[in-house]
Amino acid sequence: MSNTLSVPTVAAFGPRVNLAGAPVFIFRCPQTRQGVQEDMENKFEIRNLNLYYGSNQVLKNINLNIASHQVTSLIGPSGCGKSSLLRTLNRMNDLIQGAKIEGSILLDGGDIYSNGLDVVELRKRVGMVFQRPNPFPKSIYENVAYGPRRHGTRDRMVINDIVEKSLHEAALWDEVKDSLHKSAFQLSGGQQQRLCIARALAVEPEVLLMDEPCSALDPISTARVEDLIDELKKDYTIVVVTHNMQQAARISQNTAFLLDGSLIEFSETDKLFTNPSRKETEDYITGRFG
Ligand SMILES: Nc1ncnc2c1ncn2[C@@H]1O[C@H](COP(=O)(O)OP(=O)(O)OP(=O)(O)O)[C@@H](O)[C@H]1O
Repeated sequence: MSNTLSVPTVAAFGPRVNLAGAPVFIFRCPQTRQGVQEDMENKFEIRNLNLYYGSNQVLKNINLNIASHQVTSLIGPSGCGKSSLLRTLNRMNDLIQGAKIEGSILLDGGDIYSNGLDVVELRKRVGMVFQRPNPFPKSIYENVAYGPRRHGTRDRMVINDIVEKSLHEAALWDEVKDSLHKSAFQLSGGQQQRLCIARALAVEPEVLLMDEPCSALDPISTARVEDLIDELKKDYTIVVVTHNMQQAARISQNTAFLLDGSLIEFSETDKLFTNPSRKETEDYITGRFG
């Protein structure tokens, strides 16, 4: 245990790090290992989760709660299993040959790995935004309309409303409202990423998984997406993989630190960055490795 890391390290993150407003959570059991938080409404409850790709175990006995309507960051060095953990939350790992899972993941109390679960319905509830903006080779309008149509919405007026609402939510409407039928590829990288967020929101998910959503963006676009994430947490539960610790500190209320497939520490972001419980966390956030 070490609690020597405090204000100087946070100050080193630069002026945009503002931890003053971070909420203080109640820990009914402060000594709980891996920081399983009590007294909060959990969207996901991950229990004894192991993940294997063939014979390679990439997640090791993960226990973690993801709080509703908050942003949870997953951090850790390259290859520690952040993206794999994120993908278990909407069963994207099912698409990887040889992937095998043990343990359980409850979404609002129901096990998403139970037999007979409708994976298409799960992915509607738990949407995903990827590292690089990946709009379809279609118009801006058609990109957003695609999901609702796929899920059976046919009424043109209803789709128009969904497109407008989703683009508003993704803070893109004002920039594209006069060019909805232009190709999505005519947008900047940052606009394309917000379009991908609008596309994910169009099917009215409850959770947004974001795998390094800003890593391909310039600083201004990054700031816009970060502001958007903060806005979206009112209506959605958000889980973000990021390599950028300053970003985790700026946007998330809770942070999980993974190392070599194990969850080393999970707590409110403020605590993890100012007073980590584990030596490995301190070493990582102070740049001693990773
Ligand atoms: N499709 C796959 N098939 C086999 N092994 C994989 C696959 N994807 C990832 N892995 C392995 O799983 C481990 C965890 O990878 P993962 O991408 O989850 O880590 P990460 O922390 O997100 O890394 P990074 O920060 O570099 O993206 C690594 O050893 C990786 O090589």
